[in-house]
Amino acid sequence: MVGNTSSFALSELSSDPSTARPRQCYKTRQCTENLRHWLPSFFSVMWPPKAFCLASVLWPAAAQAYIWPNPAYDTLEDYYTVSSGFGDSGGIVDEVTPCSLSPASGSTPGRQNAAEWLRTAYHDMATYDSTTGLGGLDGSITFETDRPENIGTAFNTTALFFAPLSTNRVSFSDTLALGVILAIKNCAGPNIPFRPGRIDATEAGPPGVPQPQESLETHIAEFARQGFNATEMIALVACGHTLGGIHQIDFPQSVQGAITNDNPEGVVHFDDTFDVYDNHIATQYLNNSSVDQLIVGFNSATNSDAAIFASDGNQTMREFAESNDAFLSRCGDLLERMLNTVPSSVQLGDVMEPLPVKPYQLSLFFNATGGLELSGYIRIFGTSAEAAAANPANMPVQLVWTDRHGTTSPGYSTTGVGSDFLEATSIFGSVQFFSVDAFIDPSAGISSFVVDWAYDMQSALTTADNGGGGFPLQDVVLFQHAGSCHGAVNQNSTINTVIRNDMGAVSSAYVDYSYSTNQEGSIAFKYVTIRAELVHTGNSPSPLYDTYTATFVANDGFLTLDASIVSYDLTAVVGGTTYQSLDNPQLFTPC
Ligand code: HEM
Repeated sequence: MVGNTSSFALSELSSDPSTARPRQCYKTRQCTENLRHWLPSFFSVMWPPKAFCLASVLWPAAAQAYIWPNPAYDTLEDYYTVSSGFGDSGGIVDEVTPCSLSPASGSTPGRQNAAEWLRTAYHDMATYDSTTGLGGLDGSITFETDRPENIGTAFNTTALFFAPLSTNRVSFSDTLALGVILAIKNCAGPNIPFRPGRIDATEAGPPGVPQPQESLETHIAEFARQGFNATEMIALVACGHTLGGIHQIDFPQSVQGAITNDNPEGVVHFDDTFDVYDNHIATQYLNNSSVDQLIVGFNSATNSDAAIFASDGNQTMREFAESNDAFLSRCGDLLERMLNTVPSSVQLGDVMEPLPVKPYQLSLFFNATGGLELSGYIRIFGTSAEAAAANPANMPVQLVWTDRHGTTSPGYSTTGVGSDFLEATSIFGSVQFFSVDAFIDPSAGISSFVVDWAYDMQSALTTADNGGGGFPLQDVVLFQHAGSCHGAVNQNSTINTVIRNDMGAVSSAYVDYSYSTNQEGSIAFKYVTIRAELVHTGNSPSPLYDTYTATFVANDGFLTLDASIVSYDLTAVVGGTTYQSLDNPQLFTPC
């Protein structure tokens, strides 16, 4: 499923002009300037984006531990960590479970999502030019699907699955790389580290994907351009052609007689375990039982796997056939390089790991009866035997928060032990979600919290403090579901907020509204952000807050009520300090 993926980012900002964004940066292929020197101030500047450049996203790097919140990182980390059940906001693993699953929930016989994603990632990367540093895994494939080198529906199907997982902050190419990593792991393949930070192209790149009818010399030259030597070429082709197969409907020059009623696209798999990421592509090649139509096909002119695999006297294939572990290890390394082949000006973040304790969909708002409510979930993830054995009904999980005056609440438990947990799974370990539904005294407010938790009632509580400073929450500018609604194309949308009135004058308040729209020449979306002023409209449920409302029309492209592709960032300058509430929940309420 594609659902509401946003976690809440509630951040206090300074208004120091020295941290102002260097220059407007639009999301173009050229827009790859290195902004990392500026990035640490992401949450402490105001900037006037009409379209965001994804280079502006702050990716945790080794020197800077992850600090919640980080909207782009949080969304990808959700996709990465939660594989099914509650909080499975990406639905990626479901789409490749079992590994043989075909598109449209298994209703397209002979096709295989996992194989199509891997092939798509390779074709996206394959136009990389290592001499210029241009191209690589940058989503340009979404502009290139009508090329002869990109035959078949796999690319469109893949793009249509991943495009809705991208956001104004998360690139299509990051979701594709992440999807390939999860798919390969789920098909019994190697663990491939995921590093976020890819930036999407806004136009097609040059052609250059290898094709079966080309000569060995051409293939060697193409892989060299991509940054892989002749031996690595042999290995990488085997690492790709262990999943899936070739379809007669798309490659009749290589496959004959395979189309039947049960096999309408005429797939012939590359090996006998097309749905297991293993070394059978090598063992079958060497023991002459291969059915790979690029090895034993009737048309010797397109038997490219045969030419490639034999090009080092079968040495690489022998190594693969001798040891599945060696195959997995080598493929893990090569596929990691393939997925991390990005334009030279793109700098990827550090390897992502599931976060042990993480807030999910946390929001602070005035409810229908006027109470200031903190609502959402705390996610606990672990890889230990203790984590696997834990019964969430017996796990104490408590929030202890600090109010706006620095006073700590006395061991205030907000998660209901024994009832308020939600089932979820992860292919990396064990994961549980616990509901938060707490009331905050508006006059005391809230500035941060820590989570005290344990795997059972008997154990001492562990404190998760988000790198030392606690999980920050600002209570100054708050999104209000009540009174907010989502307009259709050319109709008004309304965003309702409350802003504290005891902290000085509100000199500026606005909403940045991001939505997806068609992108000329591509089957993926682009994101547009428009800004609307938040206007003071009166009192709120609390004497400490006033209501501010923005009403606007978004008429560029298509708007949709699909919750996954719009988001709202709120900004208010109050008493000279800038406060933001980022990535607010998408609105299901139509106007
Ligand atoms: C000289 C290099 C290569 C050539 C000529 C080549 C050619 C092909 C062809 C003709 C197909 C059949 C597509 C279809 O019928 O749907 C195919 C499938 C596939 N290729 Fe390659 N390929 C090459 C390298 C690679 C590499 C390096 C990878 C990934 C690392 C890869 C991954 C795949 C996968 C996973 C499939 C199966 C797709 C499916 O079942 O839908 N290929 N390849």
